Amino acid sequence: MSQLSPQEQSNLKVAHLETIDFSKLLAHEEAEVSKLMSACTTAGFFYVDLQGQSGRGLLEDEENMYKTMSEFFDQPLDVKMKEDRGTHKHGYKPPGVFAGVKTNSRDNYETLKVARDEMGAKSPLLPSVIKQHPRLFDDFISKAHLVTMTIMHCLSNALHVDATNRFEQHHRDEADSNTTLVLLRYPKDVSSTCVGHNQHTDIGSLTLLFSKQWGLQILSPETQQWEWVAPRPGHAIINVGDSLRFLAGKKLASCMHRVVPTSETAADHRYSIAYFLRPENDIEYEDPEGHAISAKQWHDDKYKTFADSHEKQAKNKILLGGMDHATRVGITV
Ligand SMILES: O=C(O)CCC(=O)C(=O)O
Ligand SMILES: [Fe+2]
Repeated sequence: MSQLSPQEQSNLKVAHLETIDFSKLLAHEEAEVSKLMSACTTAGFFYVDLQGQSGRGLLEDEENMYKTMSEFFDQPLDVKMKEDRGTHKHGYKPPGVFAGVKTNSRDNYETLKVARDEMGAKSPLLPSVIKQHPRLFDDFISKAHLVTMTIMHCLSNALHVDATNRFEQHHRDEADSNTTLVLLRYPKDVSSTCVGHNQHTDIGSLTLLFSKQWGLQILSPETQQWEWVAPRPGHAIINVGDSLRFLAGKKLASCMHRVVPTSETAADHRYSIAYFLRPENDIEYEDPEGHAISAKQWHDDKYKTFADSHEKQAKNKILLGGMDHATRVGITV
């Protein structure tokens, strides 16, 4: 019997992404930093191997997080809706709020968001599931923050960014930011109106993502074809978002991606965990139209676009971080 998954046997390729060893990056090993630069200037999507001493703790937290996620998401909708705070930074979002992956569909994922600042402040507004597992959420956020900030440090070095503009200087602990941990579940009961997660580039600086299940695809910058991102145990997937691409003067690549239904979708919920490292709210960069915009405004504008219809989304360049739509027209699920 074949060991290949249905995705590996499908007519779409599995993406060849670079693998970076987190322990080597933490030790600032030159060859690893070169690999990181190569990944960030091509696809802007790569695996980080966390199986060494310094990453293992995050992998253990990943396992515990899935358990906590099913505990929360298995509750009735009206209970989960009590955690809906009507913001994109905190609390619950039901499926259907944003555009979906298929033309005219809505999204098929629910989320629970935990902002880094509220977690740090032990805010009374935190959802009860988080108050029940404070150690897990605290540890997960600290470890994911260390991984992403280590990458920022290495990228500042590799790009010879001057001291005042180093990427770390735009991600200081004391400043307000929209850095948030987002837990996602794609419910198995698929409808025709709610499908997957629409194509987009990420808003922030870096995204650290875990999922054990297929569904994620990137648009290959080389071939302009959708390719599967294979789940790899022991690894996180990291990608560059709009904010870091803008801060780096577009020297780094931010890749378009989406989540599509698979042959498993009808039988199993799909879980993913995303840590969105975002810059300080007040920093400014140039938007795709060449106007100065704050990181906070870019975040808010882009979330508004996520909720728009596909027709409206096609009328501006926000969804794809200013990159052209032209080559993507006609690519369907
Ligand atoms: O669920 C996933 O695998 C990806 C989610 C994603 O791209 C996002 O939330 O920005
Ligand atoms: Fe994303």
